[in-house]
Amino acid sequence: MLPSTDFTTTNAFKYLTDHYIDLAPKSLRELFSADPNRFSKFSIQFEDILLDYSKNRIDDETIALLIQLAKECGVKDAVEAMFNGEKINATEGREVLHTALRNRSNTPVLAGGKDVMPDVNAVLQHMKEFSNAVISGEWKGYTGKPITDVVNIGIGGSDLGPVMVTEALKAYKNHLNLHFVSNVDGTHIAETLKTVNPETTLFLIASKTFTTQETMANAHTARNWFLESGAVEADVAKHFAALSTNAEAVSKFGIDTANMFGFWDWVGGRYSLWSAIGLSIALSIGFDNFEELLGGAHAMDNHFRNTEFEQNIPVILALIGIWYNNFFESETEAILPYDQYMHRFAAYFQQGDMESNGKYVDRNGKVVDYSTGPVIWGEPGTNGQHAFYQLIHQGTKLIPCDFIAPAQTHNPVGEHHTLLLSNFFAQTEALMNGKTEEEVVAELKAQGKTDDEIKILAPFKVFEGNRPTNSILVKKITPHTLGALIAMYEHKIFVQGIIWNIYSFDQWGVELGKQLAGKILPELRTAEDVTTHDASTNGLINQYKAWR
Ligand SMILES: O=P(O)(O)OC[C@H]1O[C@H](O)[C@H](O)[C@@H](O)[C@@H]1O
Repeated sequence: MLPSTDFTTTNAFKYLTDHYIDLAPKSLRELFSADPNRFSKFSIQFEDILLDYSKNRIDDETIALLIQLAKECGVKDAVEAMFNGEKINATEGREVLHTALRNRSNTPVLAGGKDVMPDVNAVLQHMKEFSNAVISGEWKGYTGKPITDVVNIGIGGSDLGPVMVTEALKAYKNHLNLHFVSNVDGTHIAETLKTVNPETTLFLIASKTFTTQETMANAHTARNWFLESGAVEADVAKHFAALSTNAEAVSKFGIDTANMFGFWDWVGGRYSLWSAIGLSIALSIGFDNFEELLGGAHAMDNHFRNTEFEQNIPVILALIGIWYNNFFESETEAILPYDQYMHRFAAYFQQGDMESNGKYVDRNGKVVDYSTGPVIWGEPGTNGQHAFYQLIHQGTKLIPCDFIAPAQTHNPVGEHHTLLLSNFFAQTEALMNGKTEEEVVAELKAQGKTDDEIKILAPFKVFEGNRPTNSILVKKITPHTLGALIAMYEHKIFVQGIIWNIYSFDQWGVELGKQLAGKILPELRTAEDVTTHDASTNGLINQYKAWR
């Protein structure tokens, strides 16, 4: 199974600890002037993706030692274990095979001794036929009209991926209007239902388990709304489809299993956009483009599986993240796409990364004494520049950032894209070089400030710089490239989880809140004061009862 080395006991970790003491005082400015080959050395191009990681606080030795760390931690074997369908999600007793969902080579992938590819292909074929029928208008609603609106009802992994991808690929969108309802807050479904017509709306109930409270509540509300519009039970089949692993619960809900698109327990929720959960994507951009997305991810899978660590984009990204997380003690990472279409990309990887690697117990069941998964956050540039970049530039925290931008835009409006990209290039340069006191003084002098004024103002205008970034420049955000970018981050998260010796594919940490909400719910249904909780929870519940 997976190796379970405590990475802090490896030789590489020991060497990295010493190396950190030498390297940390060096500035990126110094590192660049000491090595004219930094860009060619510390950049990797794969297809239409260029990763420049030269603006990181690393040198040749750092990378060599980090790669040694990956080797000592058995990353290579772990990668094979995942692709070969070993049950690496040990706490749930499951394989981790989202890579099989996009295995365009069609070579057999075994789970429990059985090739999963025939089932994967059968669901893809069903998705193709269904999405083609809905898009072409051949699929009709209960009054004979074609579908105009698709409402995906799901949450977490059954929402974030489809939302992110349909937004990121909006340039490829057809005439169907896509809506996503996730929150159990009635406002979400109510506001959505106000905008759609029951005769022409298709609901996709997206839930791996088909038991998630939020999704079931929204699905029932949608079904009641549909039936109240004059439709009858038999019409549900024309307007409701289910994306799930749980056929029994789907038919109990009243959805014909002919309208069910299945997947399997070896697909983690946050890795499921490649499965039937991606049906809203196929409906939005057409099945051919959905296949292109799968193809891009498959190409990245092959790169990840077959490339030496030195040239392996996900491995390098993972190791750099570990360098900051465990040596520089940085706590967060920002993902900053300079592409408005990618505005949900960071939100998507909040679940992808934090639900995967937010763990304090290692694979031996022991509490770790080192830091694991970072806090992930971010917004598109340039909006972020006018909001939180102040802290990245002049705050007291080290925040490694990934800057992502396409060279070509889908919307060549005037000079907009050139303006956008000038900011993309400027920010990483500014974060690296900063602005010295001498530069500030010279600038203020040139503006005609007096010596006294300069003395007062100068400290506030100095930028320390030395703030690390990755630049990920892509040719264009196409379905293929987006697929590759998503898979790139998935594999980065995987490598980090292996090195931190944690289980990246379970999510027990979300259970306690669900359990307690289940206990509190019946208490909220009565009028009596509660006394069964701590003073704070009792006080809050009782005030809620007084005000509602
Ligand atoms: O797809 P579902 O079974 O409805 O699950 C939806 C989501 O809820 C769970 O609580 C998990 O935290 C997520 O990983 C999952 O994606």
